[in-house]
Amino acid sequence: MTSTDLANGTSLSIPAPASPYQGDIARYWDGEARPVNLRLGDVDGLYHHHYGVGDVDQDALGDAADSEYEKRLIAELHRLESAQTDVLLDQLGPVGRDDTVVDAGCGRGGSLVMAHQRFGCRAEGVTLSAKQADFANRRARELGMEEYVHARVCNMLATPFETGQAKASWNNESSMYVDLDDLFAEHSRILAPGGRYVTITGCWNPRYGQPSKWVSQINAHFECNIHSRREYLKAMADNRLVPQAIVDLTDATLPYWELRATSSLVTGIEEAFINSYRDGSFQYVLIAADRV
Ligand SMILES: C[S@@+](CC[C@H](N)C(=O)[O-])C[C@H]1O[C@@H](n2cnc3c(N)ncnc32)[C@H](O)[C@@H]1O
Ligand SMILES: CC(C)=CCC/C(C)=C/COP(=O)(O)OP(=O)(O)O
Ligand SMILES: [Mg+2]
Repeated sequence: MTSTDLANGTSLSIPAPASPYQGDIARYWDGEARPVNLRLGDVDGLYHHHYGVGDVDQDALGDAADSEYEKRLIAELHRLESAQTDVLLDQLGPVGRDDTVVDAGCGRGGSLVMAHQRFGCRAEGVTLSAKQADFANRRARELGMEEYVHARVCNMLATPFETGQAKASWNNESSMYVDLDDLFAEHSRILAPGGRYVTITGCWNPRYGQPSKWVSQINAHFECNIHSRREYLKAMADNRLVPQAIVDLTDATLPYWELRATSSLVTGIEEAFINSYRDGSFQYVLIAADRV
């Protein structure tokens, strides 16, 4: 156990990282404060660490010469990121008020809040970052949702949830930080039989041959390890997760990236996403699977 100081002046005991790599990832997200994430979250208080899907609303963007254009562009990028969460939640199946859902790698908790708003359910998140868990729990308190929405510092490969406790669980752009066999073994354990697992992820395309230079650049940028589409399907099959829907969202996410590349909030990774999606070496996919 180590301790970390929280924004409210208290101190929180957090488990030691399971590996040196997880320690690096915890530090990475503890130190993350990119305007492209905070400025977008400030639009309506939902803070995401994932990308967007859907067509850009050109009418909402309006005239690029207008002094308010950048503000509207930020709102539009944020709308597309929240639309991505809606696409994921659409696949969770019937979730009731008494159910628990689990967000593995919950970031600042935007998806947890949206899940509770949609289903009225309990939404439990895990992240390696104490700063992110603190942020998510503070937002939950501000929204009066603390009874239902909760984030904790915890390795998604070894969670405290009971066997069969979750009606649904997901990874939203967080599965590239872990071994997929270990990950799906844990989801399979915590999901109730008949429960639903969903991931939205970037994966390299086996038809390209090997990870392209753009995929390698994304890995280096985020200190992650992007898996291939084939690895997802194999690891699910090995862990009682039977795919019910596989949706290629690559075309749906490109407008987000093309718009983001024109904004003042660029981070330098836009070209790698755009080029790898265009050359077919990288795909943005949703996979929804039943726990059988
Ligand atoms: C790109 S962010 C995605 C956050 C969130 N799913 C969202 O859509 O906003 C990746 C998240 O995965 C978490 N993560 C990475 N490895 C993890 C692990 N082994 N256990 C728990 N969380 C992990 C990070 O702490 C971070 O919150
Ligand atoms: C699809 C893939 C491969 C995702 C990698 C994981 C990741 C870092 C997602 C976005 O986080 P973020 O919202 O913090 O990133 P950014 O600052 O670029 O918006
Ligand atoms: Mg972002």
